[in-house]
Amino acid sequence: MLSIGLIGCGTIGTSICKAIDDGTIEAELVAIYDRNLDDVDKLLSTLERSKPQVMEVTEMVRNIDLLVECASQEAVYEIIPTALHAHCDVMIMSVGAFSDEKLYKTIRELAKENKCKVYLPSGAIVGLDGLKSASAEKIYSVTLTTQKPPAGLAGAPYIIRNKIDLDKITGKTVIFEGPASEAVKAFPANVNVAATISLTGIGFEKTKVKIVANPALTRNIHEISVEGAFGEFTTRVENVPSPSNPKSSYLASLSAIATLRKLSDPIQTGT
Ligand SMILES: NC(=O)C1=CN([C@@H]2O[C@H](COP(=O)(O)OP(=O)(O)OC[C@H]3O[C@@H](n4cnc5c(N)ncnc54)[C@H](O)[C@@H]3O)[C@@H](O)[C@H]2O)C=CC1
Ligand SMILES: O=C([O-])CC(=O)C(=O)O
Repeated sequence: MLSIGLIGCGTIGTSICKAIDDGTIEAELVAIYDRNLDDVDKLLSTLERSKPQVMEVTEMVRNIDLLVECASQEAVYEIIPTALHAHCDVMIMSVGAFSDEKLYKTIRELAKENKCKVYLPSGAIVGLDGLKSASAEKIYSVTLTTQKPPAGLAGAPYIIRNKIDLDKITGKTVIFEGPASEAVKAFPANVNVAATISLTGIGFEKTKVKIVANPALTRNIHEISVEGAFGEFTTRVENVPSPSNPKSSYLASLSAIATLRKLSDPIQTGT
């Protein structure tokens, strides 16, 4: 059975661990870690059958087949190279880290050299399958429009830097427009999906991102429009925010769970 280690015991991490614990994912949860020990304890208290050990990444990678990152973009720098050197496959949620081309190239090379896989789930968006198919031919444009309730954008470096008072926003307001390369740095906990789209489609500079704060919303909405030699499509998802972290949509947790379930399934649907 697949042995899993997990870094980041927050919203997504807890959903994944519970899914392993109740048998939804066929795997053994061997180890977990978080820089915040309260989050580790909280997660452990939700598990009924699994008894993962708490260990740091250097020890963890000696005991597992696959490392799951659901922590932060900086954690990708800290842990993924170590896991690949130790021949572990990895699944990454904080995909925005890959706007750093040097990091992306390093991880790609390390994965090749060590014969490892790097899994990047679709996360909170729908339509990655269509974009992947379309990218076998010419793609002309890709645009992501993300709308969140203002509270879902709180704490983003762009909001802090520009002193945007989210409490004062009373109507639908465009907060940011620019390339995905800038969006994932300006909103590292809000539009990792822009990175996944960029890597699948036409890259970080050509992928356009618009971020809208909308106080009328209770859900996180992501719309993707793609034009290419295949024709064009638009997808739209209205995501329920996770109760423990309104920045992250519940679909992101489900997507991580689905990716791990797929690993033990002989039938693989979708492109
Ligand atoms: N790819 C996608 O579609 C999506 C990606 N995300 C990203 O996934 C990641 C996890 O999201 P959530 O579970 O909602 O966040 P969360 O804030 O609920 O939990 C993150 C946990 O990771 C821990 N952590 C952060 N940096 C760490 C480090 N360097 N070392 C050890 N522990 C660390 C924190 O203490 C916290 O317990 C975030 O980076 C988030 O932006 C979130 C939603 C969608
Ligand atoms: O969960 C979402 O709606 C998207 C998100 O936070 C991200 O891509 O980082």
